[in-house]
Amino acid sequence: MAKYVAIIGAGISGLPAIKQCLDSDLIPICFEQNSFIGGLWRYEDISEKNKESYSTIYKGILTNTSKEMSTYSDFPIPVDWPTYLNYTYVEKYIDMYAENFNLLPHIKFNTTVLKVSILPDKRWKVKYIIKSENEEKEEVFDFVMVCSGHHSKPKWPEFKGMNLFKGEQLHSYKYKRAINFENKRVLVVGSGNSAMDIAVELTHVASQVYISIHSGKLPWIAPCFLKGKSQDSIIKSFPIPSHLKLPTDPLIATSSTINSEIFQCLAAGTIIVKPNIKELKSENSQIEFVDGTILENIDVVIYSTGYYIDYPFLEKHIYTGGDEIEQVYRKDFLDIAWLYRSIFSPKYPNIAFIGLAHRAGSLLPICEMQARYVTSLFKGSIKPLPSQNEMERSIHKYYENGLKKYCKSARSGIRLSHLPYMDALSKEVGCYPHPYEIFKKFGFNFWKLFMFGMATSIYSKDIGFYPHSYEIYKKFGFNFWKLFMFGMATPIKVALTNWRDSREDAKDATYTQIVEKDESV
Ligand SMILES: Cc1cc2nc3c(=O)[nH]c(=O)nc-3n(C[C@H](O)[C@H](O)[C@H](O)COP(=O)(O)OP(=O)(O)OC[C@H]3O[C@@H](n4cnc5c(N)ncnc54)[C@H](O)[C@@H]3O)c2cc1C
Repeated sequence: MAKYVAIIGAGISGLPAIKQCLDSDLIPICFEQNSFIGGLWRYEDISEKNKESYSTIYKGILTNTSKEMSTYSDFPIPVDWPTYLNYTYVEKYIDMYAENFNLLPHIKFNTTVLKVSILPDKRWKVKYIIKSENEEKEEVFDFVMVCSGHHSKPKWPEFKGMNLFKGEQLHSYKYKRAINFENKRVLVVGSGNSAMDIAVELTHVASQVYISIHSGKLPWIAPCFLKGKSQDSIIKSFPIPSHLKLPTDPLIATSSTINSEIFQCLAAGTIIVKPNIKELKSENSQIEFVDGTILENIDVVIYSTGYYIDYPFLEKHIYTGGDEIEQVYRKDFLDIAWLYRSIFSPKYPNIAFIGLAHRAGSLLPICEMQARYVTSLFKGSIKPLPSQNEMERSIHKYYENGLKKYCKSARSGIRLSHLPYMDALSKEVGCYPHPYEIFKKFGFNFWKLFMFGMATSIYSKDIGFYPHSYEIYKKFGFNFWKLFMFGMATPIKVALTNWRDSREDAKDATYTQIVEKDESV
């Protein structure tokens, strides 16, 4: 009997969800509140039109993950596009993907999901409203895939005097263009990618830019390219070995921020780093910091302080595990998602969350692999999920490991190590590519590319040349290990990782080869 899947959202997680449902003979119905696909990547200049918008990106945004590492496995991003894409390219890629797989007919646009509730027979009732009709409707589904993103409810910090401050205060989701801040003295609060991007952009027009960082020190910052290779093909490929306990915040334990230009700005003093804010004052638009220093005449404060995980259409316990669990972990983790493999609520295995990840690596291939895993499970074509108890044990373990591995500022309860995670899911799905099979099917040249090229989703797997910290220790001893783990990403490391520039290589990895490859193993 046909099985129906409700998909909520048509962004970069909802679109592969539709595609994978179709591939698995499930019937997807996607609800999208906007009149377009692409979610937050569809840029809208709300500052110009003075209206609300779903889009949280800014005009100058570039992806912080390279195109090679950001592609869906079955539809490579065109080789002649730049390595890091601005939103126009991302929009175009999303449109091309949807058109290529004919996904649009499966989307109900301008339709907002209001409530998703479980029925006694374990199916889901989806209550929704179509904007033009103003009348609530309901439909029942066998499965739900929640693809509504987690960047729509801004997190504001709480500082003394925020209500008294005379300057402008905004959250970064409202930031659209630097030009609106010409000749202003601006303080950006935060140390993630958006904070750094915005601060750098502002230096071109603002009279002075400051950046306030909670810990008082800069996070690890990686330039876009290292030795001619995109940084995410090198740095982001480091899974954190589970035996490793890290006392502070070395590169691999935190999310590094990607920005090439910030070094220049710091060197030139066009961006000045300040510690956490102590108080905002009305007098002279002053801001006092925890180290006792004071800035005067600050015109604008931009809070680039993240977002809450929020699914207003769902009961919260479904994705947080309920109050008891929250109490255990809330003190240590900034976000809580009580989900097996960051996807399944142990109590409700027929609802899946796609894209709920603070990832080291691009979210696009992660969403695609999650969708493949979920639809294979829904279809019943792979080994079923473990018992509720086992799933809960696994989530506890994930949090306990997280406590050991990540420094406080990076303790996100939805953090994933990109490649190990992709490996685990691809093994479940049955698309984990074995080198010998690759060699047999495609010959030596493709095998070499597969083995020594980038670990893009096109290959699905980094298969054994990854430099494991323990192996490095065994082979080269403590001093080199220390340098390897905590030193710069020097050419030595790069050589060890054996990565090659994918630009030329990627041309060989044609669409057909990729599809065939997945089916062959
Ligand atoms: C500034 C910024 C930069 C980023 N840069 C990168 C990057 O370079 N690389 C990367 O991999 N990731 C990046 N990310 C992470 C980002 O979350 C993902 O790239 C991606 O946009 C998430 O896709 P999504 O489909 O899960 O969510 P979204 O893009 O948020 O899409 C969700 C969709 O669901 C719809 N929706 C929501 N609620 C409802 C409802 N109740 N009913 C119907 N429809 C609903 C929305 O309208 C939207 O279309 C960035 C995030 C931000 C904020």
